[in-house]
Amino acid sequence: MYSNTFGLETFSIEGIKQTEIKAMTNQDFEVKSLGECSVTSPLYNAYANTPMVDGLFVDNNDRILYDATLENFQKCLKEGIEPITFEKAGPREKIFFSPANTKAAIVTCGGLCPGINNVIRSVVNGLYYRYNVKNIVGIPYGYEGLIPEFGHTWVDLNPNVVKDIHLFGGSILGSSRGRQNIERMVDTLERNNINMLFTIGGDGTLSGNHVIQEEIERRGLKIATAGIPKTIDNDVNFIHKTFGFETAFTTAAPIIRDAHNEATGAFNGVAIVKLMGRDSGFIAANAALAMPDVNFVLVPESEFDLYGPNGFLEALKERLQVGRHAVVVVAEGAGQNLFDSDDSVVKDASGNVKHKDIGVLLKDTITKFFKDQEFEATVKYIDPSYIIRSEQANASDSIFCSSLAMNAVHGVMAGKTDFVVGRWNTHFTYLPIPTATSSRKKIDLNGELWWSVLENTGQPYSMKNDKK
Ligand SMILES: Nc1ncnc2c1ncn2[C@@H]1O[C@H](COP(=O)(O)OP(=O)(O)O)[C@@H](O)[C@H]1O
Ligand SMILES: O=P(O)(O)OC[C@H]1O[C@](O)(COP(=O)(O)O)[C@@H](O)[C@@H]1O
Ligand SMILES: [Mg+2]
Repeated sequence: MYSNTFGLETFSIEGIKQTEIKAMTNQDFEVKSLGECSVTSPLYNAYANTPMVDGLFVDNNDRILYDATLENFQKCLKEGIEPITFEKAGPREKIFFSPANTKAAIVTCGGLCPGINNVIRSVVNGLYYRYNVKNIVGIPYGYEGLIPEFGHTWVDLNPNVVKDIHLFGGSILGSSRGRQNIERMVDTLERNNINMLFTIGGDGTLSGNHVIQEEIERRGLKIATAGIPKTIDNDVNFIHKTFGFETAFTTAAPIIRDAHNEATGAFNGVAIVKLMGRDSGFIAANAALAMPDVNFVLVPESEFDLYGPNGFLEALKERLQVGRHAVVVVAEGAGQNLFDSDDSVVKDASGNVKHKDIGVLLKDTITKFFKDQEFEATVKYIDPSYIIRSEQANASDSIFCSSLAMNAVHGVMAGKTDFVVGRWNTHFTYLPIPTATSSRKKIDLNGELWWSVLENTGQPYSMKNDKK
């Protein structure tokens, strides 16, 4: 449709690197639809006699700019090309599904994350109260729940069942990792007359959603699938933040404060905190900014050397000589280049690489480095592990979860499918899943987020001896 890739050079938005957008067009951001919407939304009837009805509904042509800078807009105008935009989320006046004949299913997959229960609650309440969809089931233990042999019993969901679940972390439905047979999952959806499937998960879950949708389409079924972006790692592309991420780094912040107390409590005290973040260091970077006592943030995006004049150990020693204590925050995926390359790669059931323990490596290496030099130092190591993701959602994430869920409900009711709800430039959006999962979101080392980290920590831009 549009041929432009203009104005979309590599640049960063809040630390997000988006080089791949250069090759994309607005076609890549078009959300699929099951067909014509001919049913008047119950929301229209609810607000028809109020002034709100004029501004409530979103048109399918309403779009959100990817790059909202005036500079980009002017460039596009000058060149006569269409800027990249995302579909705006929200209620449609005409919908695809007739509420009375509609059955919905909800599944939660992958690692746990704060806010999953808030999302389940809001999807159920949104369907039930806003759209009069009363037939809702919960599929237990992720995609396993769609394979009968696992024997997981489905749960009937209604507002009474979900009324208190936002008070707890985890997922009332449970979760799982591991690939399941696509045809068999779609057989299950078909056999149970499911019209809409809400998948709550990260990049893996969304990829699963997409292949399920392809099979649905191949069979000519009218089943809508919507993803709601869950992951503490915040690594889903074209989405400003995933739910649970904020609670995770907020939970990590007081742990860093405690680490700082430990570090200052000893002469040349070093406290290391390892935080989750498989391939993206957003949790480590944001937790360190939230508790700015941190002297080094080590993330997967930035390789570093341990030894040598520009390596991490020399920088740490220098810091101790000046400040007599140091706090190091390391993301679990950082420094993987420091392990022997002949070691076998371990993967989880979903195929995600399980990284080697950089926290323990740092603790042991730092301890030995200073001992060998007879440089007095004390090293304390803290690994909060799952604690940062098993919390209940904080207030901000709770609001975010409800809005993501409601927008997923609006989209699905309007027959949109194979999409994930996003947030961009302060608007909720609908993105085609293949585009959102085309690559992982990572910190842009030349962007604003990483610059803030460097400014706050005082760590060098590079801790590589070969800085090329
Ligand atoms: N390409 C894929 N096709 C089908 N299922 C997938 C695909 N990628 C991941 N999945 C499944 O999605 C589920 C969640 O994926 P996982 O990577 O564990 O978590 P997350 O969704 O949080 O990234 C798992 O059951 C996994 O096997
Ligand atoms: O032990 P598990 O369940 O594999 O979880 C560990 C991983 O889960 C995460 O929290 C992210 O999981 P998801 O990809 O499922 O969101 C990572 O930070 C971490 O590597
Ligand atoms: Mg993932």
